[in-house]
Amino acid sequence: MDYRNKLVLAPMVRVGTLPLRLLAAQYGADITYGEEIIDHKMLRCERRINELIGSTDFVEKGTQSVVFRTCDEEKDRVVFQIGTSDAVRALTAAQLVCNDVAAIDINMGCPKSFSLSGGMGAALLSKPELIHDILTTLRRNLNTPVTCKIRLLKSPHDTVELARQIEKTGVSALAVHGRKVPDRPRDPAKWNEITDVVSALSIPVIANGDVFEYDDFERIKSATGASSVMVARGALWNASIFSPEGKVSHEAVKTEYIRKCILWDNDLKSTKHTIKEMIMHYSCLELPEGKAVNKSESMADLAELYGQKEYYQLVKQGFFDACR
Ligand SMILES: Cc1cc2nc3c(=O)[nH]c(=O)nc-3n(C[C@H](O)[C@H](O)[C@H](O)COP(=O)(O)O)c2cc1C
Repeated sequence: MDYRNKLVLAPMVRVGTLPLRLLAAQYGADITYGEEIIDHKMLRCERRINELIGSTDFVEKGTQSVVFRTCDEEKDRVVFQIGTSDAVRALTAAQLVCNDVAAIDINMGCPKSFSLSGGMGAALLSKPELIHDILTTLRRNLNTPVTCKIRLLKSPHDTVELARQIEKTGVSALAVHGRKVPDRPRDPAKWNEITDVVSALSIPVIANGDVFEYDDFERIKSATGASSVMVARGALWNASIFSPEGKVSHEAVKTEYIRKCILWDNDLKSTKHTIKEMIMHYSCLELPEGKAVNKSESMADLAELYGQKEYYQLVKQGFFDACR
């Protein structure tokens, strides 16, 4: 996969499932990351082809719980992100999915206590030997490109040193979120510290942090020198941020998102969570739309709420081709 000059949908837990990835791609995203999936969870899964809807699913054995769903349409651009603290577990999880995705990424930036206490996410940033072990194990044993995503370290010098060590493992690209571990999302991303990494490496660096408008893609590129840019919240709030023609209305994006959730039988909890995040950014959950989403108990309820009852029925009757 080529990582230069790309617009990238960031990994987002509970949000970055197939419908949002396809939506972002429809509007212009070149590469779309899935939500982080913990290696332990993936190891409990088996691969199943879902003939009915045309997806490839990784389902927790003995259950109907879909942990990761993908489809042929996104095979050349979807990145599977793993949360891990162990090279062998990461490799086993990656081997299960690597023929169905474009690349494997390791999350080295999550600051949540769940990740840190399990030695995953940002906990890896202080363990360069473990980083080396995980990345070289994946690189040696997979034909799929391997990347990772980090946060900034305490000093620019430390970040650059770590980035250089990561580059030596042979990864195809490095995504850098321009915040430090204690920083909160409202703290401004430090684009200048991403610049230091870009200057020090030869592999593509994907710059991430505080891109909210299409014009920000150019701004962060010229500020950092990175040719590829990753966006999380800006895409969650309006996935058409990737469109060079400008954003389409928030209402249109929500409706299109719901249609994709219906078509791909997205998990109801994830659908409700994502649509609530979209609503909360522009409005509030106490207004009628938010209350109705909260109350909805099925995809049929959401379909009705967003004026997609007929579409829902067509999908349920199996007219998938007509609905795509
Ligand atoms: C809802 C949400 C979920 C996230 N989940 C992940 C994740 O699974 N893996 C990861 O590496 N980063 C995750 N992040 C961090 C983003 O990928 C990104 O690095 C961060 O939000 C900064 O980008 P932004 O300023 O464009 O939002 C998440 C962020 C948000 C808002």
